[in-house]
Amino acid sequence: AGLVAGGASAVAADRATRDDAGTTALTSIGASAVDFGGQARAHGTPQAGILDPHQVHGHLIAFDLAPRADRKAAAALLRRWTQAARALVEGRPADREDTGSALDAGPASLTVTMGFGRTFFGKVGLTKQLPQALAPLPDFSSDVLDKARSDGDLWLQIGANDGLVAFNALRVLQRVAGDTARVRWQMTGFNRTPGATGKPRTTRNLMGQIDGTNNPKPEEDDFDARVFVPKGGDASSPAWMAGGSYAVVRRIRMLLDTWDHLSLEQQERVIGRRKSDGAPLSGGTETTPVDLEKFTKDGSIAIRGDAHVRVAAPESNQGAAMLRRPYSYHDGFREDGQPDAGLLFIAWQADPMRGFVPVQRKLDRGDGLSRFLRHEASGLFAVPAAAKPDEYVGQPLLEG
Ligand SMILES: C=CC1=C(C)c2cc3[nH]c(cc4nc(cc5[nH]c(cc1n2)c(C)c5CCC(=O)O)C(CCC(=O)O)=C4C)c(C)c3C=C
Ligand SMILES: [Fe+2]
Repeated sequence: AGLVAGGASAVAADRATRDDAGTTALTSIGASAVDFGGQARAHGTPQAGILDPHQVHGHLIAFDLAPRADRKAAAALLRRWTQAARALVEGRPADREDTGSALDAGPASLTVTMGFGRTFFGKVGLTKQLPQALAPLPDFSSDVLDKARSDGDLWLQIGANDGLVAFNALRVLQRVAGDTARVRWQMTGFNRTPGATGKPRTTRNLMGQIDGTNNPKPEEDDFDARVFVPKGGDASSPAWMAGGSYAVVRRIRMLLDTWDHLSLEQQERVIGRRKSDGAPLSGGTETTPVDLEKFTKDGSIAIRGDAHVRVAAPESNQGAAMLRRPYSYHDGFREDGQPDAGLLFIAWQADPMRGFVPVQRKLDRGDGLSRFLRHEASGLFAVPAAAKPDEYVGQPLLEG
């Protein structure tokens, strides 16, 4: 009986939100739009998709330029991508060939973020503009990288709070690449749906941990210097990258069969935080600063020497920090029965040598979590500032 009553009231509630024409107002999830022109910061205006809240659905896609594609063809492609993205993020079809999987939907917080890989510059005769910060990432001892799913000349990050909107953007942008660029690899990820938890909280990853707590915060004094290239560029970045950022992308598989065998206490010691609420093992709540010097009553160190938060912390890495904005992924099960699942780790920083690289070097040597991870693919992309209203993304590079 309860079910019948619940069903009837749900139908009544649904009717109540419809107007006379039978249309239903979009929820705030569908109606929310993110400005393609980005939001101005101290160092410039970064592209959307870096500072915005995680979306539920994410696609990462890398392209290689076709053999005969030159600088002019690359510029035309960036112009087409920018034009299409501008329509899509406003909830409009990109062009007459838009298949239409996003018809009826609002913008759903769609973002499209565009970047350049190291190999792009030589192919279009722009080696003088190659940032030093795009130097290849070093090899790490725990890497088992699949080259075919790593790197790429061009990279797009697509995020949206609706799966059909996200797919439509992916398809449109792949289609309009035309003969200029071919897909090198593509990965799909997800995050928690807004409203799925009783109160908003930091998302969890597929190991069950609250992940993202100790990210640099936009209101902190050193945030812009850590994440964005300063006005005019710097020693590792030319001026065309001013206001931009570097994305390190790592496909990191989690060895969940092994992980799930650990007790809750063992899992918490590996990270250094409680699983239930993300509070540090040194005490307090999720947002309490981690106390790396704290000892417990029995005289043991509260956060172990190889705990992930200790090894990754800026205090352990001469201040090195990055903004992490990942997606979880699951691509079915492998032949050995293990889930092909983990984290599409995306880290944003002003210079990978002051962000990802020193931290990953340290994690590679001494992180208790690394026993449960496999880094399977890797990429590094220069992501310039947002396009001005009458320009396309990357115009200062391609026409500078
Ligand atoms: C090289 C950088 C990092 C990689 C690779 C990485 C992988 C990775 N991390 C988790 C889970 C958590 N990480 C947490 C914190 C954290 N991680 C990094 C860096 C890398 N992580 C940093 C810099 C920090 C912050 C450290 C600090 O200052 O306290 C946490 C704790 C919660 C939080 O602060 O986000 C978790 C949980 C996984 C599962 C993973 C690979 C799959
Ligand atoms: Fe981490």
